[in-house]
Amino acid sequence: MTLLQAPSSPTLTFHQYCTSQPKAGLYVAEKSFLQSTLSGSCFLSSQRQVKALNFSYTCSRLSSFTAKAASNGACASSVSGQTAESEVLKALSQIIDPDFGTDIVSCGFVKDLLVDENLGEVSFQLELTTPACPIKDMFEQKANEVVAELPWVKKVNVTMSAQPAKPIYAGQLPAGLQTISNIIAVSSCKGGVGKSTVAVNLAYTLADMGARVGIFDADVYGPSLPTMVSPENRILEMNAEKRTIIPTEYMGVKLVSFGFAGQGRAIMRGPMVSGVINQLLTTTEWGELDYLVIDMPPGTGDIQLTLCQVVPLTAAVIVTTPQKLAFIDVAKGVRMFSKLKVPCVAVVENMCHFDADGKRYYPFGRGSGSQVVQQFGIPHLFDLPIQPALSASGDSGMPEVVADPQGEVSRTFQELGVCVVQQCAKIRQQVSTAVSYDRSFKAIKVKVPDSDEEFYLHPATVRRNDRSAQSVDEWSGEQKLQYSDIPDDIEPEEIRPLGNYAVEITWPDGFSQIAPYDQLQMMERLVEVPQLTPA
Ligand SMILES: Nc1ncnc2c1ncn2[C@@H]1O[C@H](COP(=O)(O)OP(=O)(O)OP(=O)(O)O)[C@@H](O)[C@H]1O
Repeated sequence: MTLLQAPSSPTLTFHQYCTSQPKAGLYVAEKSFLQSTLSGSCFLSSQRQVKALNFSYTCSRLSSFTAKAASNGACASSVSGQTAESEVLKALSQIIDPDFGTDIVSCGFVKDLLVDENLGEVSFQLELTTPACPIKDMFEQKANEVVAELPWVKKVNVTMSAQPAKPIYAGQLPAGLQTISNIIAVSSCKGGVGKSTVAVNLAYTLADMGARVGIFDADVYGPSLPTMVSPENRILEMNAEKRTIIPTEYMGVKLVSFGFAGQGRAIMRGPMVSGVINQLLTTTEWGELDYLVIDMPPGTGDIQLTLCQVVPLTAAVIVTTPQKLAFIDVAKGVRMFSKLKVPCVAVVENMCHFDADGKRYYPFGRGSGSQVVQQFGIPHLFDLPIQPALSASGDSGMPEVVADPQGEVSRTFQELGVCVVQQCAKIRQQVSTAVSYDRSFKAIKVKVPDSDEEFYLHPATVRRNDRSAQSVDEWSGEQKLQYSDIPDDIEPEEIRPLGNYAVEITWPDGFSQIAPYDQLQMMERLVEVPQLTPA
């Protein structure tokens, strides 16, 4: 691929670039100071950087900046000004989110901060990324504690909340999917390995953790959901006016399955199946959901591929059994998700053992799950035993995690639920911060998900390297967009993630550019970006 460059193409150092931009250097200094305030350990190197860039400012200015910027959206209105608010934010910044490795103030969790210094009252909201956050009680307790420790504070009011359900991805999503935060595919390549059992029990576990959850049974040939749950209403209703499907519900979880369409099993060809699945999924009025669990049809054929392309999947969970043959199938599934840039966050090895006569037996052998984890770098492996109760509860229409919430199987699902919640939060965080526009530097910052690589690009370079049909002739490959068509000082209006592989950048001329990470990685970079190295 040839990239469009400036005619003389001088390599611009980051320092040259910054100093050519108004206020760029000041930002570096302020940012460094902010980090030093929050983490302490960066202080010395930040000082050095401040000196090197030869800017001057006062600490009081910086501390007010810190309070404002660090709150990242916290709307503070104090009786006596900034100091009390900054103290509260500084206290709260001691609490680190273990998943993001960042403090809760920088994560933007602190909202609606109100300080009444005269009464010694502080109130704020902690808006977490998911209502199912496994450590929300710890956050609440710690937030109360650290603020109450401030000498002038007499009363702390913390309200816990979660971000509204919203997909991270841009693009033309069908209406029904626009209020769903995370979509999880539960997949296996062979039938009968327990994929539906895992999907249903995972969904009810997430609901038990406080999330709003839906299950979509995408298996048109052999829908299992109607057997595994017992909703009162076993037929999906239609909203004739809007031509949408209303999901049925069982114990607070929304459900859609071809098995509730009153048609029995389907006898259809592949393309028809894909059409039916897509219609069912995208025309359903899911409402606000934190997690939609999709029980995928087994295999990695066209039906599965089409489904993965229509739905912006956040993550996948692979279900397998311990046999060696199963490993080969699972590998196919992992490769499919990898091609589609959907991260596989966990492997569930089902039916791996049973206990009898005080001994543990492994009837199907051992190790195919751990082989998947090692070979494909999937971080989490969960073992599910053969348990007659799991099968019985599935057949009776009540998921095992509901029937026996304290049992061994439920404990494994709780661990899987925590893993899914944490990994989805991480993926959302990585994807939403992967490409951003730094107004002070006037540079596009790229931090490729799942890599340590971080670099800056000149906005005009990004725009000039658009590879869409509008900029490059599809047939001849000839460049239609000329270098001079794009002003040097162009700035992006909005950058939004598009799947796990690209971002959509909106420019002031109304052009919407799809920029895959692979393409951004090949563009000419702004070099000599100042690095913060711990002292
Ligand atoms: N760990 C387990 N212990 C005992 N029975 C299990 C276990 N896991 C699943 N089963 C049972 O095995 C059968 C198949 O499970 P399930 O329907 O979940 O598999 P599947 O992979 O979704 O199959 P399909 O592809 O046909 O939909 C069910 O009767 C289920 O109750």
